[in-house]
Amino acid sequence: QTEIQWWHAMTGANNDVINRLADEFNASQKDYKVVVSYKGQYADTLNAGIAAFRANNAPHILQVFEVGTATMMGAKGAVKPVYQMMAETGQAFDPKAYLPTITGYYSTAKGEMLSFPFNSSSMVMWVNRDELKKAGVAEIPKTWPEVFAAAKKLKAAGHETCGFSSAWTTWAMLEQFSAWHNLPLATKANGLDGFDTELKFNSPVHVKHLQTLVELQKDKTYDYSGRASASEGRFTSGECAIFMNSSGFLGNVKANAKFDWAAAPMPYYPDIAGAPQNSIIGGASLWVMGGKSADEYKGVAKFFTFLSDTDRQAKLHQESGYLPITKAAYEKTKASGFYEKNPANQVPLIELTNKEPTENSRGLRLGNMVQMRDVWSEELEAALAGLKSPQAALDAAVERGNQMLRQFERTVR
Ligand SMILES: O=P(O)(O)OC[C@H](O)CO
Repeated sequence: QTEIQWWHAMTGANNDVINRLADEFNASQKDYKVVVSYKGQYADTLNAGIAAFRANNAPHILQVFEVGTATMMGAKGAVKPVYQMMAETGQAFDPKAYLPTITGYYSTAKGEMLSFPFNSSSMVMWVNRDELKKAGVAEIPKTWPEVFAAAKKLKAAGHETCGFSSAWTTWAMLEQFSAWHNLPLATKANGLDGFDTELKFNSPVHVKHLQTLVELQKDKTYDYSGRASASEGRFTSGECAIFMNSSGFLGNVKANAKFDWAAAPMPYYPDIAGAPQNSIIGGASLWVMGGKSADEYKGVAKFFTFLSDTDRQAKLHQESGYLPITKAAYEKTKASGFYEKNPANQVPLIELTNKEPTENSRGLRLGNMVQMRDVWSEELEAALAGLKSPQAALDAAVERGNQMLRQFERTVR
C-alpha cells in the first residue's frame, strides 16, 4: 500500500470532515492510504509545508488558504501542477466541470488548473436572531449604517463586550470590503493580471470605514476579534450577535450555537455607487507537492477524482457551508430544494454571483500575502488602539505592503 500524506488546517466540524473523507477513500480501495495530519492554522500549515519541502520530506497534499496562492505559484519545483498530474496519471479530468469563479482563482492565464479546489468559501454575516429580537432589531441589517445601529441596540440590551465583530479582520474589512464595493484592493485586477501590482486600499472610502470602526471600538460597539479565526467562538457562545466570518463556519455553528441563527450577505454602504458588487472566494485549495513518484501521483489523482464525485461534493457543500466545487454538485443541491430549507448555504453563492465580476472583484493574488496580512493587521491594530490615525495606518499598510510586493517580484523573476 502506498501512503499519501495530506497536511491540513481544519479544526472542529471541518476536521471531522477531513477524517471522514480519508477513511471513506481508504475503505473504497486497497492500493493507497491517505494519512491526514493537522498542522495548525492555515499560515502554520503553509509554513510547515514549505519547510518540509526544503528538508525533502514534504507531504503529497498540502492544504493552502487562498492568500497563499501566489506563494505556491512562485515556488517553482515545489509543486506539481494539478492539470499536469491528472493528465500524466490518466485520470478523467475536465476543468470545465468546476465552478469558474473558483477555478479562475487557481488557474494560470491559459486556464491550467494549478491546485485542486477543495474548501472554497466566501465571507458572510452570521447573526443571532434571538438576540437581535431581544434588542428590538426587527430585520437583519443589510447596510453598514444598519449594522452600526443594530450593534448599538445590542450593546444597550446587554452585549457590552461586543456589538458586532468579525473573524479574519483584513479579509472582512479590506479584501472583501474592497470587492463588495467595487474598489481596487490593488492594481492589475488585485494582482491576478501580474505580480507587478500596487496596493490601493488607502482610498477615502477605506479610510472613512476604518475611522468608523475606530470610533465604535472605543465602547465596543465594534470589538476587534484578531487576525484569523481563533475567536469565532464569540459568535457561537452568544457574545457577539453579529459576526462576519467564512461560510465554512456553518458546521461549527450547527454544532455549537444554541440559538436561532442565520447567515446574511455582507453589509455595504448604500451611498457607494454600484454597491454591493460581488464577493470573492476564500477558503483553501489542495496543492500537490513536487518530487514524488509516479505511483504516488496516481494515488493523489485517484483521491482527487474521489473528492470530485457529485454526491460527495453535494454532501460536503451542504454539511460544511463551503461552496460546491463542481457545477453538477450545485445543480443537484438546487434541484433537491435544499436551499429553500437551508438558506445559509446559498448566501455565499448569491454574493459571489451578485453581479458580473469587475477588475476589482474577480479575486486577488498577491505575493507575500500571508506576511502582508500580518503587516496590514499590525496597522489596523495600531489605528484601533488609537496609536495612529486611520489615514496614517492605511497609508503605512499600503507602503509597507508595496515593499513586500516588490521583494516578491524579485524572488520570482
Ligand atoms: O475559514 P475559511 O476556510 O473559509 O478561510 C477564510 C479565509 O479565506 C482565509 O484566508
